[in-house]
Amino acid sequence: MSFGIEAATYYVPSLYLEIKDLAEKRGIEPAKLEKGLGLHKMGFPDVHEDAATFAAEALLKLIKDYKINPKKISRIYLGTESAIDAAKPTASYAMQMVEKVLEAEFGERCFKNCDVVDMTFACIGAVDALHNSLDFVRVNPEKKAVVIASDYAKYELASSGEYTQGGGAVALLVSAKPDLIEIENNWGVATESVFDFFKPRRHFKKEDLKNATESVPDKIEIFTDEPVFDGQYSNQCYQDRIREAYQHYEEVSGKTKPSENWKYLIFHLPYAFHGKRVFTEIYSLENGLPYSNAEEQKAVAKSENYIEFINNKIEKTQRASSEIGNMYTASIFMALLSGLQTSFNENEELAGEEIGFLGYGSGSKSKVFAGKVSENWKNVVAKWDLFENLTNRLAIDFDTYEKLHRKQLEHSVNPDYNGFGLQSVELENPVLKGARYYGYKG
Ligand SMILES: CC(C)(COP(=O)([O-])OP(=O)([O-])OC[C@H]1O[C@@H](n2cnc3c(N)ncnc32)[C@H](O)[C@@H]1OP(=O)([O-])[O-])[C@@H](O)C(=O)NCCC(=O)NCCSC(=O)C[C@@](C)(O)CC(=O)[O-]
Repeated sequence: MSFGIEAATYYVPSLYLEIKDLAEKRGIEPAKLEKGLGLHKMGFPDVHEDAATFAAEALLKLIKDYKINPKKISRIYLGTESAIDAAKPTASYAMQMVEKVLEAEFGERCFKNCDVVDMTFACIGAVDALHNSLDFVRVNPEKKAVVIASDYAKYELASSGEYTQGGGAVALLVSAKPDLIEIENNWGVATESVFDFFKPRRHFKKEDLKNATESVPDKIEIFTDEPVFDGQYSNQCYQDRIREAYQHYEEVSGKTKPSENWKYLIFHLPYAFHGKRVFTEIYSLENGLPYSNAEEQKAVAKSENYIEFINNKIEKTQRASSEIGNMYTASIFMALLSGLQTSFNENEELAGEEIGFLGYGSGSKSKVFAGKVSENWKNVVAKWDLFENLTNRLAIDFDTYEKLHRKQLEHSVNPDYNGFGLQSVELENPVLKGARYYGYKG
């Protein structure tokens, strides 16, 4: 019996900012962002969008496009690091939004017996959800699970992370009928606790707060959606963890030089060119090339053989990232969609090809695993129209972007949007303070 991904889909935020507009306003050479990091556009959520609406959009699209009976979904595991609540899972908001839309066809509470939860480990939370859900269907082959990766990658304005923002969601149907890709049960894992990128409770004193009333305690702790991070250190942690997980994958699978057999290498992409920049180390180790200083590392990156390796195995998987930016947990799955969609558009046959995955989450952990493209893969990909849909987003100017980022806008930039949207947040009723209410415009 084989297990893996039966169907997949995605949702990207409805707005975007041209990266060259950001570069110009911040005094950065556009070529650094476009040619150095591979960035073109940055997906950005409208006022009514957040990680819960992204997840709901992807879940509803998965159910509709692949004609899934929602009552047959045994679990919905959501990987996210942009949770909208520290106790009530974002998955429960997404599930409820979708339930309401499906009510006419499937009756009230179609997810009544569905196991719903969030999983958080920075960008690797959705890989953990997939790993876990594969184990679940292996034990229960008659059941189906949905994995959703949903995030809004937000950094402080004018910080060095600002140009790596983005967002969106990918939803996967996991089952014993892997029409898209069969995932083998060998997992290379590497974990080390580090502070490369994290979202701690930020500490404030009462006197730091404007208009603080009597009832505000002297010291408060709040979560913000902007991380504390050290960019170059995070690159190093990523490189170290994927090397360790890759070596562990070789041990557990008994394979040597697995990347040689992989048609595509699918990375967690914080920005489009990250995978190809960091894989030079593993490539050098595999090919016996010197790699002990910056000069040797540059020589590997610029070598004809490595450039050919990238062009064959990585370039197509980067294309969607260049148009969206970092999607945190969803980035690795969007890289998969990007590679498969490009092959589909170019009439390339992938059935039977092996694909390798290199996931990373700050904090830090990497998982390396592999899968085989199924005979039916084209039927799944035929529903995506990924690159066409990316051209249907609305461009925003820099001023609007800054206002959205600072949460200074009350109304949606696109008031005619279709789909899920935040309608209100309860601010008065003490037993519901902070509750978020969503609606759907069909
Ligand atoms: C991503 C960084 C670190 C980039 O940091 P940076 O300092 O802006 O850029 P850089 O110096 O690392 O790279 C710039 C590249 O552009 C090139 N360049 C320069 N000028 C030009 C030019 N004129 N024409 C052409 N190319 C040019 C330059 O040569 C270089 O390429 P290289 O040669 O090294 O390959 C920063 O934006 C950042 O800190 N971002 C946020 C954190 C991050 O994304 N870290 C990535 C690894 S950690 C991770 O992936 C996890 C994460 C972040 O997703 C979170 C999670 O797990 O939840």
